[in-house]
Amino acid sequence: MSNLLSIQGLNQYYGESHTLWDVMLDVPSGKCTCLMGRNGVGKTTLLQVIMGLLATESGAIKFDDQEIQSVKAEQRAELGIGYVPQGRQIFPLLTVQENLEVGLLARTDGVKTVPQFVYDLFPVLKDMLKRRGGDLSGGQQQQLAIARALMIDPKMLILDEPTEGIQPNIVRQIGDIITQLNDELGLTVLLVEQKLPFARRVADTFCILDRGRSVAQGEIAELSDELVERYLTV
Ligand SMILES: Nc1ncnc2c1ncn2[C@@H]1O[C@H](COP(=O)(O)OP(=O)(O)OP(=O)(O)O)[C@@H](O)[C@H]1O
Repeated sequence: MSNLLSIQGLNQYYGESHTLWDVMLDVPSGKCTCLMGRNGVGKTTLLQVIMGLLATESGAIKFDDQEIQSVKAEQRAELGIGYVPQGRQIFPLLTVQENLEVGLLARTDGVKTVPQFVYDLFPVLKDMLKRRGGDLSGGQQQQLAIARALMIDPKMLILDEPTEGIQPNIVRQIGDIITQLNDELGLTVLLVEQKLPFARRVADTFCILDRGRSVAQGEIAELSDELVERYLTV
């Protein structure tokens, strides 16, 4: 199976602090991969490295058969990487429609209207186009953040803790949306997720980080109780 994203020997520092150590990560095409690990092990840092938002000391990052370490952050969206950052970071004072239009700005093909499939996936957004982002519930804001990331019609969608701070009944809905994007639209997904049942439900493969190192990787069915106990239980 081919990997849409493949990372080898990645080292990253915050100043003097060595945070990612020889990290490797494979994200198979068309699959959903869950990046796991306890708080502070470097998950968000790794996602930001993939998005070109942090410099690295060494390592290779290949996306869609292209080495992208030298590609600037602004251009990584153009390669086809959509990103939903931790905390969602929608614009609270802009309307839902304006938030979506900000996502469209990253397109290079001149498309200026929100694609219909986005409203099919997120009917709630269609009913709220004139509302301010900040007035939406947490679950609705998460849907808006995902919808905004889809505006560039990405090959891969990266989500940093999409269920954080979201009501339990909406968490399932977010999971269904991710599965739908993955299964029906063929989008490759990389997500950081701390909730184990959620990860088991939506992911096909996993990668565990521990203190900045990739320590285990495989099919989600191979995520054993022993691995959970050793690397994920707090
Ligand atoms: N801007 C920064 N400057 C210096 N150190 C940082 C910075 N951001 C994160 N760190 C440190 O790097 C390490 C990894 O942090 P990171 O946020 O990537 O972990 P994480 O696994 O995503 O954690 P969480 O689950 O809490 O989001 C932590 O020790 C953190 O304190």
